[in-house]
Amino acid sequence: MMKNAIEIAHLRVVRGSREVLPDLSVTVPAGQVVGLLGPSGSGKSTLIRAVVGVQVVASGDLTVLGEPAGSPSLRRRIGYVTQSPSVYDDLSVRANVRYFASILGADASAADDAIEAVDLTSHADALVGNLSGGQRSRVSLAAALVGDPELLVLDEPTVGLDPVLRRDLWELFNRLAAQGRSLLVSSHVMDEASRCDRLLLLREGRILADDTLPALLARTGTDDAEQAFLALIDRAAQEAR
Ligand SMILES: Nc1ncnc2c1ncn2[C@@H]1O[C@H](COP(=O)(O)OP(=O)(O)OP(=O)(O)O)[C@@H](O)[C@H]1O
Repeated sequence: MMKNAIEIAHLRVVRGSREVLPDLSVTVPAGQVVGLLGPSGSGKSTLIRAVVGVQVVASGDLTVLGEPAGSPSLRRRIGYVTQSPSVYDDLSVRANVRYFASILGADASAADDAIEAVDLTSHADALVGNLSGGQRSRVSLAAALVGDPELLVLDEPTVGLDPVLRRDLWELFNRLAAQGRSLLVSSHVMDEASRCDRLLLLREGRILADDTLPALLARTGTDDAEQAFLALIDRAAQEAR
């Protein structure tokens, strides 16, 4: 297995007139769940878009699964779930996931397995348009899982989900990593940090920390990720003075 799923050096992204990522360098190890945490507008989606190759970048090097980000050969190796569900409202859950399976050359049983993995088997025949927001985002996740990707890139997959479903999804992410897959999962909910093998704390387009949660807590003398994040911001402000 390769050591790093993602390697980024001096990534610069400008959106409109805003320099969203001024100069970002980071490595995401393979086979782990890496949490990309940061407040709204910190650049999480922009970084994720750059990794999956749908963001115009001004400069920098991005290597994903050993290939330049955006390479056509990466399409089948990466499962990407955006913040807004990208499935068809007028099709059932099963028809949606089977459709994505057929595009990826996977069979119907892979679709059923993916639906089971996101705990939607009991809704497999329901039209996606009739599902709740959380259920719809799980259909998108099933569609991303169906091709058995090596890397899953998930933009805020647990937004709007109740605590039980959030826990179940994080257990699924941890299981997928245990099977050797790599996951980059963004969230603005700091308590999801405890579910991640590693954390990237992003603020205003810059990496504030790249560490495990225990190391981060030890380094900042805090009890949870939110406090650690605030301590790091205070420390950076003091250093800037
Ligand atoms: N199309 C765009 N044109 C100009 N600026 C943009 C565009 N899209 C995003 N931005 C800006 O880029 C910055 C980072 O946005 P991004 O969506 O990456 O943040 P985020 O951390 O994912 O936030 P959220 O958690 O709210 O989704 C924000 O300041 C945003 O206003």
